[in-house]
Amino acid sequence: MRIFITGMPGVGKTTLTLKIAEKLKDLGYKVGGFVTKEVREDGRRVGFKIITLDTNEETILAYVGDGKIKVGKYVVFIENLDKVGVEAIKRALEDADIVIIDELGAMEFKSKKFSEVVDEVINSNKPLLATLHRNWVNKFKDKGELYTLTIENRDKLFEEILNKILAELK
Ligand SMILES: Nc1ncnc2c1ncn2[C@@H]1O[C@H](COP(=O)(O)OP(=O)(O)OP(=O)(O)O)[C@@H](O)[C@H]1O
Repeated sequence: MRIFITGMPGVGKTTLTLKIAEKLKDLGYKVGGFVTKEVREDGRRVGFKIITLDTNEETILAYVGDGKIKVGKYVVFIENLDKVGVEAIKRALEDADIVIIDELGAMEFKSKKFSEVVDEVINSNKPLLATLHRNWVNKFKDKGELYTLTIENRDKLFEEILNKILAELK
């Protein structure tokens, strides 16, 4: 089972993913991988951080500024992604009931190790819930089931996706 969630920026992909992760943990399932959240300073978005779902480890994925590897106005800290995010996915592949990756997008695919571990997940039988930046929809849509989140359907889709996962994990 592979579930991909796409949708416009800010529609609630991370929120839905976190709610599902929390619910699964409450039910006793082992959840691994990571989510990505905005970093805000003085009300402005200045970057993104990743938070692992098994150990709650946090690291900066990207921050406004200049550097070698950039996406838009953000410098991407590949080493942080590799050390924290990729390792979390590897642990999840080993012993979680489901791998969660939020998100598959431009920043993350700057990392070769991230690309490789995503391939590994896709080529395995491990259940996957991933959020998908709209530019990556075509690359992944045939690898699983794709849901497009909107403000109108997000509460209904939470239930639907959760039930789908529970039916698979049982
Ligand atoms: N179901 C919901 N009910 C109420 N508020 C929500 C809901 N889902 C998301 N939000 C709010 O909308 C905002 C954006 O949510 P979130 O970060 O989950 O979106 P996203 O799609 O992951 O964004 P991005 O494209 O930046 O990754 C947050 O402030 C969040 O609290």
